[in-house]
Amino acid sequence: MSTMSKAEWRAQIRAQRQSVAPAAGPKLARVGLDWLASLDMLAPAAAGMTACAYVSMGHEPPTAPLLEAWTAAGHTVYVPVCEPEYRLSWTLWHPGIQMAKSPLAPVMEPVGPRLSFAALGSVEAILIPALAVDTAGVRLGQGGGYYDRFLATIPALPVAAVVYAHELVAPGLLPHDFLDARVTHALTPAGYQRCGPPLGNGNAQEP
Ligand SMILES: Nc1nc2c(c(=O)[nH]1)N(C=O)[C@@H](CNc1ccc(C(=O)N[C@@H](CCC(=O)O)C(=O)O)cc1)CN2
Ligand SMILES: Nc1ncnc2c1ncn2[C@@H]1O[C@H](COP(=O)(O)OP(=O)(O)OP(=O)(O)O)[C@@H](O)[C@H]1O
Repeated sequence: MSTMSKAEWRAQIRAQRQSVAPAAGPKLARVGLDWLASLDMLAPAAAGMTACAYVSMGHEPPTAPLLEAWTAAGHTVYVPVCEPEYRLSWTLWHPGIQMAKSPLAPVMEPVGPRLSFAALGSVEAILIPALAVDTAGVRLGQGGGYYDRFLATIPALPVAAVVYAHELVAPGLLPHDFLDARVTHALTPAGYQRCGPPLGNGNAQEP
């Protein structure tokens, strides 16, 4: 276990992100396409898949090219909307959709109908933001707990945390507690990899 607190990790990574060159978008898009294809049970896909992702902000690894690549490949993409009490709802994303600033967090959200996760139908993959993730699937987020609450309510699905390559760290380094939901994969501009225990047990908590 780390000697740094979550707050100290967040401060360090946010400071480092100030000087990361923002050219990773196209690489991340390629990795995102490959990851989704690797999950496709019906490959080559006759129809598009349904996936959840998010609109990056500030110095996060840029997801706009990835969102565009997924929709261009025929996939249906939903992104999160911040709701009171750190809950998330979902709304359809497509290129050019009108966006508005969330009243609850420093993120942009599409205007349009808000849907519960259950209303999205069968979602095959979920991409979530992170400041860091370890190879056992422990994720450090921005600190609202939006995604921990959300992941606690859904069935076992492929969930990938998106980070820069140097933010994918060895197991045991990141501080975590029993509420922190595990991710099944890490996605960086350099590639994707499986994290932690086998699928179907992706959010299992430690004894
Ligand atoms: N792009 C994105 N959307 C997201 C999240 C996220 O982390 N990233 N969230 C995840 O829960 C939720 C929004 N919650 C958030 C809570 C706090 C901060 C925050 O404190 N941001 C820093 C800036 C970080 C940066 O520029 O890298 C800040 O404002 O100081 C951001 C989002 C849902 N949507
Ligand atoms: N399933 C849950 N139910 C209730 N509270 C929770 C749950 N998961 C996390 N929390 C609370 O949310 C707060 C933030 O948690 P944490 O620091 O792990 O956020 P994070 O995962 O970094 O943020 P985010 O998911 O928004 O990116 C903490 O007070 C934590 O106890």
